Amino acid sequence: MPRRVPVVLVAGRLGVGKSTLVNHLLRRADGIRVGVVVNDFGAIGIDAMLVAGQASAVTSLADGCLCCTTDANGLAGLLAELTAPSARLDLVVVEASGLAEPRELVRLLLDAVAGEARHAAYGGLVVVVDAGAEPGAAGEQDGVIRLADLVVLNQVDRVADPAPLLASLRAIAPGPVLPVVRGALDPALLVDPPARRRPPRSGQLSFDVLLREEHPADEHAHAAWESVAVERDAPLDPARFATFLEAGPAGVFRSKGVVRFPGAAPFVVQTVGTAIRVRPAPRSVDVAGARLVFLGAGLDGAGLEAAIDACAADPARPEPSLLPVLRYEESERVDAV
Ligand SMILES: Nc1nc2c(ncn2[C@@H]2O[C@H](COP(=O)(O)OP(=O)(O)OP(=O)(O)O)[C@@H](O)[C@H]2O)c(=O)[nH]1
Repeated sequence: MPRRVPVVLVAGRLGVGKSTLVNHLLRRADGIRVGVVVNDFGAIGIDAMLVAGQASAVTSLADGCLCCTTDANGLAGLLAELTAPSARLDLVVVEASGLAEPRELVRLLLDAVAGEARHAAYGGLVVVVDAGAEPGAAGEQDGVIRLADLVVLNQVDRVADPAPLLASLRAIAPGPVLPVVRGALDPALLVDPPARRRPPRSGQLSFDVLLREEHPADEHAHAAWESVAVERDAPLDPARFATFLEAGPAGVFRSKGVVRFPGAAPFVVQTVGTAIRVRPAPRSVDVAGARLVFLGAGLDGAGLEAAIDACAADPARPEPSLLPVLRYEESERVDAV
């Protein structure tokens, strides 16, 4: 059954370190096959050349700023190709030009996912901010930061104390804010490592392993992120659980798990930022209540447990309506392919 491939948009002002972050993801892919769409601005595809050779598939949109494209067909077609099961990619990263308008790009991506790119899933907006930029420069981006599913505060090595900037970003960002050096974001925060392709233990080294060994410093450079697992034995109420997901728990960037609602078979639930996806669980998966994992930064484990407890189904209502959750059900046509 083909899965949908998450498409993550990486945006941020010129020179904040977007290409550095994309290159880091490619070097650290560790069995995850990453496709990259680079939105070059200008005649020379500098970004494409920088990442070329490291990507599983690099595609350059040579015609300039993506937000100036009059129709979304260019992007939708590209994403359809990159996320087709035959491309065997696990993650697609779209690196926006520093000049592209992220709001417009998110709209283009969502249109593409709803239309031609039927094997793609919207994977969220990652906004990169430069800690070393002039004071106030980050403030100009407040609007974009409010849209971000994940804010990466890059170049923290360039400031003596990143704490004040971190605090001000956390005050406005709806999702987690991760301080990093040289774009060291762990790809596992964006996509699950596939079980099928482990780097070989012996014999010929894979390209991923070679790249990692060339960059041993990266081993310790990952931004700190956490996960919290919550398991419950009793079913959840669909309306309460949908409200919990829609509110976006503090610090959570991704969540995934299996949930049972009264009178129904279990559902697989996934969220990335504000995007919620639900589908019936495979027959092999069974839970009496909920098994959920939350990924992000600054997570409040006790708060998440309490919030899930507050979603418990009311035993007096054996068959509550599933509509609040089914609104987020993925289209069946992908599973039917
Ligand atoms: N000191 C320091 N320099 C960094 C860091 N991350 C990136 N850089 C440098 O900052 C410069 C810009 O990085 P890029 O990754 O090209 O930035 P970008 O956002 O892709 O730039 P545009 O594509 O022009 O928008 C490069 O010289 C990087 O080597 C960091 O964490 N610390």
